[in-house]
Amino acid sequence: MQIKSVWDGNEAIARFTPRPYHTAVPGYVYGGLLASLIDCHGTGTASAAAYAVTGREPGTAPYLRYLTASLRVNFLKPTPLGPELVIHGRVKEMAGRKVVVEAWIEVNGETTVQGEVVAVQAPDHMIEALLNRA
Ligand SMILES: CCCCCCCCCCCCCC(=O)SCCNC(=O)CCNC(=O)[C@H](O)C(C)(C)COP(=O)(O)OP(=O)(O)OC[C@H]1O[C@@H](n2cnc3c(N)ncnc32)[C@H](O)[C@@H]1OP(=O)(O)O
Repeated sequence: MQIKSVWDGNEAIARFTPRPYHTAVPGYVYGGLLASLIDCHGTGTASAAAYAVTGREPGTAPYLRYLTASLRVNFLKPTPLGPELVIHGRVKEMAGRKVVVEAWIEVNGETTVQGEVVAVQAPDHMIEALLNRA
């Protein structure tokens, strides 16, 4: 998705403006894209929170990256295509290798999508694969 999740010490925020090819019903954003935004931002939030609790600078080695174990998405209202989407992520629970993140999407100040991501710390061989990707 190429989104940038920014951690403010309490929650993470990302912004994304869907393109016309992200349409399902004309005028509205495709739900699969919205689920992907919750997924990507949820795992990014887990990573940022893990760096924060260990007092480390985000993105530094040894890398703290997360895989999606579970993804739940509720589409509360249709999401209009055109305006920028603001994706929020907040840690609900953190224990061992697992982080549960609640995430939601706002458009024009209204929440249209709400979700939850169970993220589990990625094993070393997958972190290597991420680092070595072209
Ligand atoms: C600085 C910021 C940078 C950000 C960069 C971002 C990079 C982007 C990276 C791109 C990423 C983008 C995202 C993608 O696209 S990731 C791609 C899609 N995801 C996958 O392919 C994951 C496939 N699954 C697995 O590899 C394993 O099953 C995992 C690793 C997930 C867990 O198997 P593992 O054997 O290793 O762990 P464990 O069994 O010891 O469990 C550990 C804990 O987790 C809990 N649990 C497990 N499964 C579930 C479940 N389904 N629901 C609820 N909870 C679950 C479990 O109860 C336990 O909790 P607790 O009992 O201890 O409380």
